[in-house]
Formats: sequence, structure tokens, C-alpha cells
Amino acid sequence: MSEQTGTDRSTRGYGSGDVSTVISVEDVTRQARAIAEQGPSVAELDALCVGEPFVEINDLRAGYGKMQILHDFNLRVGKGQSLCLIGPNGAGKSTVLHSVFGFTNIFSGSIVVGGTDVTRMSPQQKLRSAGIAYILQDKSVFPGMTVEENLLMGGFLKDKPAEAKAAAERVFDRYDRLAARRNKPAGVLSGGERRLLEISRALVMEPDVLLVDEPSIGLEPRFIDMVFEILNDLQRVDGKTIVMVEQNAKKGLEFADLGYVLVSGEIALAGRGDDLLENPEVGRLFLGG
Ligand SMILES: Nc1ncnc2c1ncn2[C@@H]1O[C@H](COP(=O)(O)OP(=O)(O)OP(=O)(O)O)[C@@H](O)[C@H]1O
Repeated sequence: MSEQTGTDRSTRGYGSGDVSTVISVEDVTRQARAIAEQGPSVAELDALCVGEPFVEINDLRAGYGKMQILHDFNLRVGKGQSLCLIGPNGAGKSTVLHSVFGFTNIFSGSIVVGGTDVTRMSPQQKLRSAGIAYILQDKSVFPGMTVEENLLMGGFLKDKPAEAKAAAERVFDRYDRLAARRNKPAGVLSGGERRLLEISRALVMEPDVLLVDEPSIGLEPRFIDMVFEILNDLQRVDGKTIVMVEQNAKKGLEFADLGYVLVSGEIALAGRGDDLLENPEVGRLFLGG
């Protein structure tokens, strides 16, 4: 079966796929705003977090150039917890990840990871010393390079090449699918294998926090399940803390301990992932009824 192509982001909506039930992005945004005129308080976000927050965003105002996208945004995730951001197109979900990794202009507020203020750190510093890795939305493998070369690229900030090599070997020990293809060009991998390679490349720096941008995008259903199993393993077995953006709200909320619904750069709703799945308004707007 061939890999599905990504949906046209400018026109897609939410719903069951039946044309009669698809809700436009504008409608979702308007209705989601109406559900929660006042979003959750910081105390409510704290209460959802298990233990001390490991990733903490405080009153963040951030955006691109002079354009502010996030408005007094707060987030709390405990060590080894997972959080999924859902919401309409353009709500600012990816901008949250971009801000944590250092790709946005931060006007005010702070980002603290593992007790260290990382607000003004560069992405390189975050990867090298703050234990934060960002897994891009899609198509970030180098197709002409081998699987092994792609993995080693993940370790370019390691002080010694031998350390990157050792970390890559640990990845190969863990994932037979990659080991079997280590000398093949990454361009021949299936969609699911490419996503595994992208995740594995981030693991080479041995991060504590994985920022994962739309892991299911463009994948066939069987690969989507595989990718969520891999992420589940990284959280439950390795204790990684995961902050994810996922357009497939059902999958994302099934996976994550916590979910935030983001609307126009602000949190409209927050809760445990399974509670949000049961929330009728979330169901109507984001899960197809
Ligand atoms: N690099 C950028 N430069 C300028 N504006 C940007 C940039 N990236 C995103 N934006 C703008 O920021 C806003 C929020 O975008 P963002 O990608 O964070 O939304 P999103 O909720 O992740 O949406 P989607 O579900 O469509 O990916 C949008 O208006 C978008 O056009």
C-alpha cells in the first residue's frame, strides 16, 4: 500500500470524514472559544501534573518577528508524563514546541526544564546541555544518505564522534528495522520507518524531553499505530517526558496523559487525555462527533 499524502492544510476541517459532518476550521475555532471563555487557571494545570513540573511554561508571549501568537500561555508536565496539544489549524500548537526549542521570538514569560531556565537558550544549547530534542513534523530525513549516516547526524553536537557512534549502535540494538537497513539510503525506507529514523535520530543526543510535532502526519494507519507504540515505549520504559502536537486528536489524546485544547494561542480546555476524549464538546469539535 502506498503512503497517504498529507491533507491540504488550508482546507481541512474536523469530523468523521463524511462531508456532511465536517466542521470548518473557522467554526471549530469560534465554537471552541465559546466553550471556554475563560481557560483553566495555572492552579488547575498544576493539579494535572504528576509531581513537580519538569517542563514548565509561565505566562509566555511568543511569536514570529513582531507577530505575537501565544498569549500568556502556561504549561505543566511532570517528569515522564506526556502531554498532547490539540486545536484548530493556526491555533499556535507548533509554536509552543518552537518556543520551547528556541525557534520563536519570546516577548515575555519563561520556560523552565528540569529546574533550569531555558528561555533564552539557543536550540544547540537545548540539545547539547538541556536534554531537549525536537522531532520535526515531516520529511526531515536526508534521503540520499544512509540510515546510519542520518542517525549520526543526530549526534553532531556530541563532543566526540565515538559517543555519537555508540548512541547510534544503541539505536540499532533497539530497532531491528533500522539495523537491517543501516547501509541503505534513507530514501528507500517506508513512511513508518522514516518516522522511526526521525525519532531515533533525536535519541542519539539522549534527551530527557521529546518535542514531537504531528507524529502521525502523512502515515498509513498501521504506521500510525507503530509510531505511537514507539513513543509509548520511550515514555513508559525510558521515562522520557513528551510534549506533542497531534492533528489526529483521538490518537493523541488516547496516547497522552494530559491534553490541552489550544485556541488562538490560549488554552481553552485542559484535562487528562482520557477525560478530554470523553468530553462531548471536544468530541463534537475534534473527534467527529
Ligand atoms: N515561521 C513562521 N513565521 C511566521 N508565522 C508563522 C510561522 N510559523 C507559524 N506561523 C503562524 O503562526 C500561527 C500559528 O501557527 P502554528 O503552526 O503554531 O499553528 P498550529 O496550531 O500548529 O496549526 P496547524 O495545525 O495548522 O499546524 C499561524 O498563523 C501561522 O501562520
